[in-house]
Amino acid sequence: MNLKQIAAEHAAAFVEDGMKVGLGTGSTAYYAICRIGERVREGLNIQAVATSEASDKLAREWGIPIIPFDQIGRLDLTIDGADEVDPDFNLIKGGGGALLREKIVAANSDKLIIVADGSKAVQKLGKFPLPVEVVPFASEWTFQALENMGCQPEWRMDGQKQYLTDNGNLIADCHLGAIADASELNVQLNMLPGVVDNGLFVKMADVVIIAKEDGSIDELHRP
Ligand SMILES: O=C(CO)[C@H](O)[C@H](O)COP(=O)(O)O
Repeated sequence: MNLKQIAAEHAAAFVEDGMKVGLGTGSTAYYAICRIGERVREGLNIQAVATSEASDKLAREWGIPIIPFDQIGRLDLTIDGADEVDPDFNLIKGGGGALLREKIVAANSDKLIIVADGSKAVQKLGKFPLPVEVVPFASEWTFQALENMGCQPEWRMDGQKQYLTDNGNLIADCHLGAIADASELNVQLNMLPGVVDNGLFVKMADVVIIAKEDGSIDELHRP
C-alpha cells in the first residue's frame, strides 16, 4: 500500500473545473500532480503554477497548463507535501529544497492542502532538520549567525558541491530538536540578513490529509 499515493490522490479530488491550482514538490506531491494530470487528460480544465522546476516539468509532461506565477493571480488551492505536521497545523517543509516557492505559492492560495503519510505527523516540530534558505553572498557570515542562535546548521550538499535551490541559493539544515515556539522562531530566522526564508509554515495549512498504516485517511480541517 502506497500511503503517499493514497493521501495525494484523495487531495486531488478537491480540484474542480476552472480552478487555479498550486502544485507542490516532493515524492507525495508527485502523486497529486499525476492524478491531476490524469484528470486533465480526461477533460478537467485548470490553470496551475508549480513550486519547483521538477514539478513544473512533471506537470507539463502530463499536459497540465502551467502559468507563470505573476500572471496567474490568486489560487483556489495548493496541494503540497510536508516533512512534519503538528497538531496545530504548523509544518516543517523544504526537505526537497523548494521551501521558498512553496511558501510563496501557499501564501497566494485560498486553501493549502497538505498530503502526507502517518510518519509525518508529530506532536512537536523539530526532529526533522529545519531547512533555511541562505543567499550565497556572505553565506558563511549567515551560517555563523545561525550557529550563534543555537540552530546547529549544516550545509546541505549535492555530492561534493553545496546544494543549490531553484533560486540559486544555499540551504542550511538546522538541527534544532523540539521547537518550543514555531511562530517566534520563524520570525527570528527571517529577521537574519542573509536568510531568504525558512521551512516553518506557521498555521498556513488549511487541510491536512494523512494516510495511515491501515490505508485509512484522516482529513483534518483547521478550525
Ligand atoms: O517541502 C517539500 C519540498 O521542499 C516536500 O513537500 C517535503 O520535503 C515532503 O517531501 P516528500 O513528500 O518527498 O516526503
